Amino acid sequence: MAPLLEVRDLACARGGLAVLEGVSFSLSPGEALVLRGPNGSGKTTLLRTLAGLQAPLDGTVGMAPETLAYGGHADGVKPTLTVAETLRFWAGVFGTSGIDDALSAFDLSALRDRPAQTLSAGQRRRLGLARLLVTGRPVWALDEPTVSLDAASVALFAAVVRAHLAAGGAALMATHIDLGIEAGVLDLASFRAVDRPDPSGFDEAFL
Ligand SMILES: Nc1ncnc2c1ncn2[C@@H]1O[C@H](COP(=O)(O)OP(=O)(O)OP(=O)(O)O)[C@@H](O)[C@H]1O
Repeated sequence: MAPLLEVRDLACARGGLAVLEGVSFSLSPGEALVLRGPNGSGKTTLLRTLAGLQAPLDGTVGMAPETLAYGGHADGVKPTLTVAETLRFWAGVFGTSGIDDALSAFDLSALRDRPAQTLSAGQRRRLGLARLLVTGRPVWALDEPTVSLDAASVALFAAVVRAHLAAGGAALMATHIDLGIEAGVLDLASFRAVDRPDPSGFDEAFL
């Protein structure tokens, strides 16, 4: 099956310094890949590069237009919009319709009329993740998606990812927890850029 995402010899920088080099992998429909590596190894940097938030230093990212949905550390939730308004807004941005599946998948139906600013951290994170379901995008690139989630919500999220994979989607996730999903592992420690300074180094404090 043709891959949805094909990354070849990618090199990425953060703060003007090379962080990763020689990163290659592909993701086909139904596949999940977990990004591992110690703090500062470049997981966020790689995801931001794939999301188009920063240009690669080198290498290629092959995917069809409108393939990737990015979920970063921030939930991207406007405090004054309700849960339903938030999802309708994102559905409009991505040109999809219908938010009920997203609400029920993340157990948000009872909270649909609550302004996001009144949600708990875990509820807000569930709303941020529910946004993925209204993007209609096949590849999800997620940075620590389970932060603030309790065990029940982690299970909801894992079920959503499993269904997404079963429907022909793919997922690339930086996570330290075991989601119980069959996934490959890409350890970024192996792709550390040669001229990268020690992350504990003094200079980096000023970047
Ligand atoms: N805004 C920034 N400006 C300069 N350097 C940065 C910036 N953000 C991150 N870095 C540096 O870039 C390198 C890669 O950071 P990145 O956030 O991609 O790592 P990570 O693997 O996601 O880490 P973590 O597990 O702690 O989230 C680190 O050395 C980090 O200190």
